[in-house]
Amino acid sequence: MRVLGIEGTAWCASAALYDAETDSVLIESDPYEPDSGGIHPREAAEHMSEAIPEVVDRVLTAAEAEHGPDAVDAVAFSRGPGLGPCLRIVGTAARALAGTLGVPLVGVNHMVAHLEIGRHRSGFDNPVCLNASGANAHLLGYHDGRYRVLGETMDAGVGNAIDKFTRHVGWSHPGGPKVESAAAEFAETGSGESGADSVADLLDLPYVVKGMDFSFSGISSAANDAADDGVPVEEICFSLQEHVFAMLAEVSERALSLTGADELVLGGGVAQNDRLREMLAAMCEVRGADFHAPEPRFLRDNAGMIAVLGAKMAAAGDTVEISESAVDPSFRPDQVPVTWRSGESVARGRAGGGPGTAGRDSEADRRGAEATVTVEGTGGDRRVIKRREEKSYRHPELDRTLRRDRTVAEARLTSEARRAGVPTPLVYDVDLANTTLTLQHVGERDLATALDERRTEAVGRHLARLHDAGIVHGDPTTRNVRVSPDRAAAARGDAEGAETSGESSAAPETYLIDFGLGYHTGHVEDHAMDLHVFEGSVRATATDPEPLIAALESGYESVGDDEVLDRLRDVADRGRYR
Ligand SMILES: C[C@@H](O)[C@H](NC(=O)OP(=O)(O)OC[C@H]1O[C@@H](n2cnc3c(N)ncnc32)[C@H](O)[C@@H]1O)C(=O)O
Ligand SMILES: Nc1ncnc2c1ncn2[C@@H]1O[C@H](COP(=O)(O)OP(=O)(O)OP(=O)(O)O)[C@@H](O)[C@H]1O
Ligand SMILES: [Fe+2]
Repeated sequence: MRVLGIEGTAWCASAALYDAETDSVLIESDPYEPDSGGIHPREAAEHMSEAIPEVVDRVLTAAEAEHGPDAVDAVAFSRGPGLGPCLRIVGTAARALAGTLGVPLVGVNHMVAHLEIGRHRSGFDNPVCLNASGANAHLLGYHDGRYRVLGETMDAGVGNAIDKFTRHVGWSHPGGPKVESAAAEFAETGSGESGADSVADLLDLPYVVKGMDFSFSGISSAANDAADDGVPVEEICFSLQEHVFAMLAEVSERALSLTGADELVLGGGVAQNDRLREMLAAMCEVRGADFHAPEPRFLRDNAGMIAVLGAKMAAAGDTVEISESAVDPSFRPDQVPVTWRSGESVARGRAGGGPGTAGRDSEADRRGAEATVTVEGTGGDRRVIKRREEKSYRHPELDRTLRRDRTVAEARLTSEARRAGVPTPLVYDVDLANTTLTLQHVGERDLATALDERRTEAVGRHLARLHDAGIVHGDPTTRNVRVSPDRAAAARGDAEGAETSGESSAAPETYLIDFGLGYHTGHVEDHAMDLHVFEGSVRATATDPEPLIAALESGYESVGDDEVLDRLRDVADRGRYR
């Protein structure tokens, strides 16, 4: 099969021919380069209306010269997300071409194409995908017929966050490559010390990770302020990259840890950055995961990725009638039914006690995303030694600060939460020099391996109590809740657990752990975000998440503030794919 793909969501007018038999891709692109500032939607659309017919014509001419008049079996186009005026031009061109050639039309989600091209080129079976593009930044994992959003930016896309700074200092669009070369220059020369091992100095910029979600708005503003204060621009570029890419590497590691996946693919325009690729490769190497980033021509916006996914969709019969083929500027990747692949969830055997959970849940040493955990002692005296490991991928200064601050936060908040009536482990010892905590061993397994409604309801109550005390957890996932087998309830054959029926006679059975990302706040938004993070981790792993989430919310409602649940809907509905 041969598919002609058309891309034009924002800046890159592109057409491509993918030949599935030979696995070859011909790409013809014509970028829009704004004279000043960022991308102007009207100018971009004008560019598309001129450039799309030209690139399509070049590809079609080459295809017909080689394969004759029946060279193309289907036409695929980017249906969204992107700028409406640009998308409409692409849609119109694709419909007209499919009609003229008398072949089916395939509507492709641009973000899923950024993911699938990496899966295709790497040959990986079931990777987690980090899309690092201009307008977006998110982690995707396949689960139950969809690509689920495991984590995403809470505000700007990663490229836009970088470009916002370069616009501020008067550099032309796109800023990403210029930041990369300025940062590389500073990395060579910017150390206060000399010597082969010296590392360039780092500015202190905001680093915001909440579970697998993250935010760039603070860091863009702080970088702009630093420039206004006269900090050399190369130095800001270096620190900006070190912070932003460390955040992306950290959330990617969390996603690998949560799902148990051992493959990561990278996509999107920012993925052309060597420093980002280096960090992700280093992170994966330490974890024993495989990492792949396709060649640059498949990373920046391009029609090759649209044609490749288009061919997979067409082969699965996933074509679209012209009357149904309207574009969608806010098309989310998790709206796409994944018709072209089958198989296992990315969270293989990690949820609901499926295969593989028994081994994982044995009480041997284990490595979370941040720390290694060793269990010492036996029976009721078991202790957990939790050491936050050095992360070789990130700048040593940032690494030290994060590990130290999180160890302090975890020790404090674990105890404060306990005093607020939330079951947490006792903290026996804090060794800051080694960023190590000694904690009471609690529960028998992670909630991820024993998800049920009664337990998510308990998590709802615990989070409400925590929030009421002015604390957020910061990373409430199904791996950061420990649970005990509910023997009392099983014996009674009764749905109510020991926790609610007999607090005094039975130990609580649902504990919150891992408060390293927690902090004090009374803001409704922060509280809602905590619930959002937990719901995301349930959705990423559970086969039937809705009843579990309903139970969480009803648990929360029984103790906490209704306003938080209202805000949660806003957080969930906020469309970030524009
Ligand atoms: C919806 C669609 O239109 C949008 N496309 C898009 O953002 O173009 P893409 O080619 O994936 O990414 C462009 C971004 O990638 C950044 N970029 C390019 N080369 C870079 C580099 N070497 N280092 C850092 N950023 C880089 C640019 O600064 C720009 O912000 C998207 O995928 O979100
Ligand atoms: N106090 C404890 N009692 C029993 N088990 C624990 C305790 N603390 C940690 N564990 C086990 O170790 C695992 C990793 O611990 P933790 O979540 O604190 O580390 P982490 O590296 O921060 O993990 P992540 O960032 O992936 O959530 C937990 O999922 C849990 O299985
Ligand atoms: Fe893109």
